[in-house]
Amino acid sequence: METGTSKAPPRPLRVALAGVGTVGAGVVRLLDANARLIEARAGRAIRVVAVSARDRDKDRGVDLSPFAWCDDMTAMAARDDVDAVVELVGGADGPALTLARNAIAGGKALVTANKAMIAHHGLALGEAAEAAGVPLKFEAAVAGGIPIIKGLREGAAANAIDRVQGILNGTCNFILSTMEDTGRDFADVLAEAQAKGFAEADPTLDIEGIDAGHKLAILAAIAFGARLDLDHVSCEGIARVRAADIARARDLGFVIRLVGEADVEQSGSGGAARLLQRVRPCLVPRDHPLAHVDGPTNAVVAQGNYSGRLLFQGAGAGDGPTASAVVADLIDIARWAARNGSAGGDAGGETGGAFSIPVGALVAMAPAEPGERRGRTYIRFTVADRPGVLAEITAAMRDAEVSIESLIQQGEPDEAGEVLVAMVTHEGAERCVSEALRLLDGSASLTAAPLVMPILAA
Ligand SMILES: NC(=O)C1=CN([C@@H]2O[C@H](COP(=O)(O)OP(=O)(O)OC[C@H]3O[C@@H](n4cnc5c(N)ncnc54)[C@H](O)[C@@H]3O)[C@@H](O)[C@H]2O)C=CC1
Ligand SMILES: N[C@@H](CC=O)C(=O)O
Ligand code: NA
Repeated sequence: METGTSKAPPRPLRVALAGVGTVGAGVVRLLDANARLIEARAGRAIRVVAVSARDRDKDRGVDLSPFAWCDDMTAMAARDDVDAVVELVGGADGPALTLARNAIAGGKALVTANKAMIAHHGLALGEAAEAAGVPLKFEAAVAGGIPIIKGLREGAAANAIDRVQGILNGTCNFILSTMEDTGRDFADVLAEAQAKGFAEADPTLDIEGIDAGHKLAILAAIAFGARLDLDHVSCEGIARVRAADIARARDLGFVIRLVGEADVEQSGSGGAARLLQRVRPCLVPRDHPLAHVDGPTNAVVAQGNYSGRLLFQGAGAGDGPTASAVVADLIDIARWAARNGSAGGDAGGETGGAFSIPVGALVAMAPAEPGERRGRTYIRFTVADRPGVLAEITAAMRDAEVSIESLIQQGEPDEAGEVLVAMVTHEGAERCVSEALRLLDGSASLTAAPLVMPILAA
């Protein structure tokens, strides 16, 4: 039926994009390629109006000419024709943080993929966003393209969750699974991960487990309603994992994966909740859901008290998947802005703020002590090729009450005259393994610190 009046289309959500590297260029491509479906789903078009990066003339494979170029990204965020700022620069502090603070203070919605910044400053930024009444969103910061933040804060919102476990770094997973499949060298596979855009600008953040630690801390805050506590995330990376460990694990029926685990334990009846957060290379049994996660794929297992076990899996790094998460956040902001009539209003009211609940309601949890936790452990010793070494190791195990399930010595010493000895323990308390290693500390028989990897329960 003709009414004679035609409604003007809603104003587009106008976006300022800071950082046009792997992810930023992916966002430009995705907004262009899927413009029509995004507009239909968001209820309005989403348009980049201004961009900022370090090098204006660099060829990024995307056409930036339709957008205003701004040398100063913080000034860009303050433009009157910008509703939402997307921060894809990276770095916990520096220009990314200055931009984020100023954008929020200036009443702009903020989307970021920057897990380092959120892990370090997420509480302060979340409080600032609540005070300013603007959305702060960071789906891309945890497990790239997997909608894990949405999944936990919306899909699993009715559940108490007391444990999350996952593969949270695409670069490390790519390295470990490629080394396992092809026998290629660590440095060579890392270089490929960098070339594919998976790695951080400083790849030591990936291989030392720090990037996975950032993501785990954010995940724990979302899943458990805990105050972000990066200081108590213990991180161990994959740099010390050798091809020989991968081969030995395979012979024993395991794969090696960098796994982040966080859980909440209640100390006593009605006692305070304690939070354990750690990232470590682990031996994963072949029938565990994380064992078949290969390449830059990430996966998160969350245990809800009504949903049961939830498994989220998908691409954890790379331009397309990460852009998908960034643009999903922008679509949420466009929908929210439509409900609120602008990019202002009660940003947290409907969705619980950046962390599911207001920052002030997050619970400060003391770190849990893992010593009494029980499990099986893989320990790889690098030893001098001389008599008595195995006796010394097994004596330390006996004295620390560690029960040995198997002990495998590599056949021949390597060029450096070193021999690898791989041990698997029976299930026992973690403190016993720590005590055995303390007894061996400084031993002349060991040529390097032992590599300790827990064996995940199936
Ligand atoms: N690459 C990936 O797969 C993923 C990356 N992320 C995060 O997304 C963010 C961006 O990552 P990438 O796109 O991979 O990084 P990138 O290094 O490819 O791009 C960074 C961009 O920021 C610009 N930039 C950096 N420092 C700057 C400065 N001081 N002033 C002005 N511009 C500056 C660079 O010119 C470049 O355009 C980071 O926080 C990263 O941790 C998150 C998930 C996945
Ligand atoms: N460097 C990160 C990128 C995504 O967060 C990774 O490898 O996972
Ligand atoms: Na995600």
